[in-house]
Amino acid sequence: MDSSLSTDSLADWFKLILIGNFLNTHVLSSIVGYAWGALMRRFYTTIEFDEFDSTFSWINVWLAQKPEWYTARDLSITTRSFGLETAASGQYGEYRDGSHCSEDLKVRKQPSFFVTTSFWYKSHYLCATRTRAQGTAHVGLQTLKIQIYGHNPKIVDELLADAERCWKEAKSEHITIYSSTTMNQWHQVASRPKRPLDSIVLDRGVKEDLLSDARTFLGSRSWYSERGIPFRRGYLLYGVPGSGKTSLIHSLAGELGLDVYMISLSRAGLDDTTLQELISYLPERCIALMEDIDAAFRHDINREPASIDPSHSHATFPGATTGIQSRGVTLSGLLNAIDGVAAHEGRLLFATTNHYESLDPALRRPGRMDRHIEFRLASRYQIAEMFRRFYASTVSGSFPPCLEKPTSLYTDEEDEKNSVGDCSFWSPNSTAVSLIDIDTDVPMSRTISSESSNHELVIADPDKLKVWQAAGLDDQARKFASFVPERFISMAELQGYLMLHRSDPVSAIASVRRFIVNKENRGGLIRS
Ligand SMILES: Nc1ncnc2c1ncn2[C@@H]1O[C@H](COP(=O)(O)OP(=O)(O)OP(=O)(O)O)[C@@H](O)[C@H]1O
Repeated sequence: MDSSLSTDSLADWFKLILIGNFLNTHVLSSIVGYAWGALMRRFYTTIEFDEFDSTFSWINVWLAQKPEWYTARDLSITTRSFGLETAASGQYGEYRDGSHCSEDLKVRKQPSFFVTTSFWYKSHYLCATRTRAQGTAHVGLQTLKIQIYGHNPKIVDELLADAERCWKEAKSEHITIYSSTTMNQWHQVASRPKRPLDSIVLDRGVKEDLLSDARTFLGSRSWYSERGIPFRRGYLLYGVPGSGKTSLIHSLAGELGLDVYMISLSRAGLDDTTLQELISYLPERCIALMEDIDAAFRHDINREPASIDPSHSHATFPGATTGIQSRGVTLSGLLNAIDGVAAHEGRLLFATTNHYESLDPALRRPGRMDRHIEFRLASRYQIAEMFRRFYASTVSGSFPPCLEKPTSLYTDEEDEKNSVGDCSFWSPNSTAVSLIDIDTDVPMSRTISSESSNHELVIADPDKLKVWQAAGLDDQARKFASFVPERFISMAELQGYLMLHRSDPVSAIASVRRFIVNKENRGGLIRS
């Protein structure tokens, strides 16, 4: 009896120990963990920023300025995804020790994923961690988690306001470009320095007119609503390739302080519904850009609904070949997205095409595309202006490159006759040049020796020198333009040609006739 009692009690004790252990390890630790978490949560606030929200960019720019961020122990270095973060942190093209890295090698430093970096912010201890989703569908989706210790309900707002301010400052010199992902979310793909509007050379008044139209629109929300007119404006830029359509849009975006949202109608997986959805996610004020709107379909855009028959090519997008089933975007889907009931208000829509005639009139009509701007091959004015702008900065404050030209310039007699022979301020065989005041025709300085170090000018009046230089350049620009037939080459071709003579305007003038003849003979290819 005694022995059975003792065996039973031993078994009970054993069970008790097991249960106790279990409670100790699982329940207790969970309870303790939960209680600890609850306690800690009273002491810190967590904020999460996800990659597809604009605040993600704010916070990244803000963090990029913290030395703790770019000097963390576990660093991830990339030459990709350059943008505001890099510009804001001063890592753009230079290392922290002040030495410059190559223009092609711009690095961005930030802590590796899942590494926590901590620092103080307004007397609060702050921990920041970059994380990345691991699930197959979302590999690469990034979030940024920030924990702020100390209880202060206002601190989150202050942090956000600071981050936004930093972002705006960095952005004042940049435009941000967004593209859509296959998950139909807007994703920042690039951030570029603004391109000055005057670097785009168009016929007189074209860009000024466009800029003023866009500005007037952006400032007229109430005017539109009072009249019940949808607050949207569409611009159709059409014409020859390489005439500056895309460049102008990017430059306007910088001028107007707007971001560019690129809508690629031929993107895999995009159909009428997803296009509508994507457009509805556009921010309040932005530029929506549809490039090569005609090329979205392999045949001309028309009103036919998309067919799932692969032989109907306008309905078959690249996605079909990659296994993504999509009916593609139909013209009616596109028209609805542009100005249907659910279409977005407040945006500027820019569309570009090289084939104006192939667009359905419904797409071109006012209300959808309010302004149509044609881009043609270069006019004489554009050619001269491009030449002038191309060489203007080389002239200002330094010796005109024209004067630096070696004597072995000419390739044949005709070139010589037609080009620098009458270059008013350069004589190939002399080592000294006389400067003439172009207003008075009076010699205005001593001579310039081509042997002087760095070709420094010995001149009494720098202002007069500039006037002289500018006038000299204008003359050369006119002369250059006189050799190129009007509406014969595109601005991109002209730029390509000038690039071949980038520090040598004299040789650009000397060789231009040959370049024109070559282009005539060989179908427009640029040859040096
Ligand atoms: N009017 C212009 N003024 C200054 N640069 C120009 C002009 N047109 C073209 N370029 C230069 O040529 C290149 C191509 O220009 P861009 O891409 O803007 O032309 P596009 O008309 O959009 O061409 P496409 O129709 O083929 O897309 C750019 O590097 C740009 O700097």
